[in-house]
Amino acid sequence: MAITKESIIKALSTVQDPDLKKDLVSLNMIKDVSVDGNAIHFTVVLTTPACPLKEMIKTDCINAIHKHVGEDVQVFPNMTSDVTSTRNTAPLLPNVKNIIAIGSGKGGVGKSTVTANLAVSLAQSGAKVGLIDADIFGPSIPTMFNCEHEQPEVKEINGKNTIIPIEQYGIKLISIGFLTPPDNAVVWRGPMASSALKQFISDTDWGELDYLLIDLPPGTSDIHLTLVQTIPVTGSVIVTTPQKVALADAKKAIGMFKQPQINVPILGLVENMAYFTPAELPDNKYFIFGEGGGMKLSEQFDIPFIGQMPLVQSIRESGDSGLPAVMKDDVTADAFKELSQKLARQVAIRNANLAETKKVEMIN
Ligand SMILES: Nc1ncnc2c1ncn2[C@@H]1O[C@H](COP(=O)(O)OP(=O)(O)OP(=O)(O)O)[C@@H](O)[C@H]1O
Repeated sequence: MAITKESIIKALSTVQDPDLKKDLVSLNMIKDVSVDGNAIHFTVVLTTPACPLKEMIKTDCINAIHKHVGEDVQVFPNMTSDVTSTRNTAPLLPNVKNIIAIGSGKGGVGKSTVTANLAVSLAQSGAKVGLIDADIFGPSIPTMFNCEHEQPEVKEINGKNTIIPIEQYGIKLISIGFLTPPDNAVVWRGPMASSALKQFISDTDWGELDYLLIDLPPGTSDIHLTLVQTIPVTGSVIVTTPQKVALADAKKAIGMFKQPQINVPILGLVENMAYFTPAELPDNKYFIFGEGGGMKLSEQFDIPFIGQMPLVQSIRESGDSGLPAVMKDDVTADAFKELSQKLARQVAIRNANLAETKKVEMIN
């Protein structure tokens, strides 16, 4: 009996996306079905190129076709992606699909390190990524990307002076560090810092992006309020160490995003410097800053626990040398890659279940 497109679609409608809990056909993830004799071709459009379930979904599709269409057919799924978005009402950055703010509470917990590695890892997966260093008083992104001496061009686009972001490792970057001499401290009042962030959002040529990451300053400040009042933020990520003082500050950051007037979904919690493993004793874990605090916090606030990064000398060295750890070929790189996949997955789940975040109108 001839194989029909209908029989293929029917077979694929038995395959579920485990995160979105619906079948691939209802989710509109199946395209370009074709049959050529005994060979079946179709495209599966995933919600992110960093999809950790890619291989599993591919195998499920092949098995479903063999089960429902025929055991002897050849199946050629073409796995692609189109990052989802809920952003459709904002006049600013219409071509940026997701805006993700990374905050911490306490300083020095590794928020910029995590952000830099997430950005590189998402870009390595094939996503279009931008990064705003919103830590106006302590920018570290230029160092972490080895481009401290770069200066962004300003071009007139549609009659408006527009900043052209610096591109490094495939990521578009902007930081106050590109606009001030490296050794000069930025001594500004809050409104000037807020105005710089607004320019980074609205006067910068971001083009088309799947993910725009925002590395926030520590704490809960003017900058945080400016961000949520300037643009609807898709979601946030909280970075903490397991230390008591860091967890206490992380709680405040969580409280800020959860405030009813702000209401930015929290996509995940990352526990950084979770434990130390010496190179000469790879099976030993020393919980220098305490154990289990990140997991407990995520359970307490019902936030997905998306990663536990060890304290590793090479992560610090990578940050200082401007080559993010995820660009190396080792277990630390794998851990950051897994973290980025978990984040991308949470963005897709959030987009499937929640409406666009509302821009905050006014908080005094
Ligand atoms: N997992 C890790 N292992 C080893 N060193 C790390 C790790 N994470 C971060 N570091 C190092 O800790 C220091 C602080 O990290 P980072 O600048 O990313 O923190 P931060 O939270 O962004 O700080 P702040 O917001 O106060 O500027 C850096 O020297 C960085 O290289």
